[in-house]
Amino acid sequence: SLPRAPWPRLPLIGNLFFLHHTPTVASLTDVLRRLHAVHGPVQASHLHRLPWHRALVNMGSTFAHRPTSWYTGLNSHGVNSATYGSRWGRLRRNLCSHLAGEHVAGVLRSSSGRLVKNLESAAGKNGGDVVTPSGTFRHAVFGFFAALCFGEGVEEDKLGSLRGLHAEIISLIVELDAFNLVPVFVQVVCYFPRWRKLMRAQRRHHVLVTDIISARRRRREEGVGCDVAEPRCYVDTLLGLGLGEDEMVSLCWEYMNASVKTTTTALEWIMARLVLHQQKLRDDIARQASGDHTCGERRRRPFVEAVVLEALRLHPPAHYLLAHTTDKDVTLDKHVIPKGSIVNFDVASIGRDATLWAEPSVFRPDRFMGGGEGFDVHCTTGCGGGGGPETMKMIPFGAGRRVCPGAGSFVEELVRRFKWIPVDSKVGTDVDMTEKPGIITEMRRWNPKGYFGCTGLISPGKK
Ligand code: HEM
Repeated sequence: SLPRAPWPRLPLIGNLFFLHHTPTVASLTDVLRRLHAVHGPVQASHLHRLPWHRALVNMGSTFAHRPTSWYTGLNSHGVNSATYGSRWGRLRRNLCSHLAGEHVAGVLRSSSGRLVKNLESAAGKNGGDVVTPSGTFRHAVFGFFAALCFGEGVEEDKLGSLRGLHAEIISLIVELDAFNLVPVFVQVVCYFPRWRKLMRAQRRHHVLVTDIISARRRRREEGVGCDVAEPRCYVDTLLGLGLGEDEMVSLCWEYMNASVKTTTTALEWIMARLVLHQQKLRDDIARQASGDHTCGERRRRPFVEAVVLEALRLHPPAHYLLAHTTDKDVTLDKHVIPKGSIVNFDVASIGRDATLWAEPSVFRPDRFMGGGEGFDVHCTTGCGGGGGPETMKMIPFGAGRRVCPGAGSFVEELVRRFKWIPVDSKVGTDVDMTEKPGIITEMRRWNPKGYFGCTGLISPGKK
């Protein structure tokens, strides 16, 4: 009763290996899409089993487990790798309450202030008003999450080193991603030098982060600011939980790793799409500001929110969730999923499903406005839009027990507050919206040039 699987399946090697010339995690996306076209939406292979997305909610606790891996590196003590149980619950509640704290808006304000200044100075250096914002923009997102994680006031050089180490470790992990698809002896022989490099980079990361945590601990002990009474940054909340050093470093790694690339990628897709809808956006912001935001009985959804949702539907940064597993054999529709199978969900295909969305490949924010098939759809449950309580229409952040704790608020908040409104007709010329597959699916090239206003509405024709 297993779903159909591609042939052949060899012990140790599996079968996905044969479906692509370079077996990397990035190439899995292509492979799985081809399998989807041939075998339908539920597929079994030696490596992956893809059951209906309904499993995430209706059988939430059964599918909330994570598979164990022989090597988890810096993720070993994170929320995402924690076994579904009391430790996971405690860490997740701590993260959620930190992210829901009022201080987040304050940090966002100061980060956006810095971003505006940096953009202005970049424009000044250019001798004109045209800014290529991608570098400044990535720097701002990293700075924002670093301030939330470690508190404001960490020295710039330490943050610079941390950013460099994150980039180095991630690129080594991506280079090593074939680890998942080849037998252990091949991994050891072929990848040993890179493996050693990774170990060294992780050690440097450990030293740097423990140094930042120690400074924060001393601050707390000395009672500087009001941090003892009211924890402000993530590290403060972790210090309050009495965790060990390795656990704290791992949780900080997870925080920065889970937030920066996903948010930056989502924002790049949003900004690239947003430029095409500038006039409507300006009109809508003006209407909202003048208080004319009612549509019948309901409050009208701001157009900027519709742009964000449409970008997340069509361009979810993660095309698959993190791997899930089950704690018992389960029957899902006509299929039996054996206990311990690795289960994943094809996020991108759900958002592009032609049975749920009219012309799914067209970017049309209006579908999230009144009367559209996406009206009322919520991006953390995937439901709404007249699809019935069990129809998930998009799950860019996952759904159910393991739904992303950083979902929703950040992207929407960042877009709302930054009000990045390019007002130059050249914007878009340096943007290539084909996808660059990977663990996070980025745009092939995001390098728009134009005027970017970050504070409030920019009227047409004005910088
Ligand atoms: C646009 C931004 C983001 C996107 C698209 C995104 C997407 C996702 C997805 C798809 C998952 C997997 C859910 C599953 O396996 O079922 C996830 C999990 C997770 N995300 Fe995010 N995420 C974003 C931002 C953030 C931020 C800002 C944070 C925290 C600061 C965060 C922390 C986490 C954590 C800790 C998990 C694991 C949750 C668990 O296992 O219980 N994410 N995210």
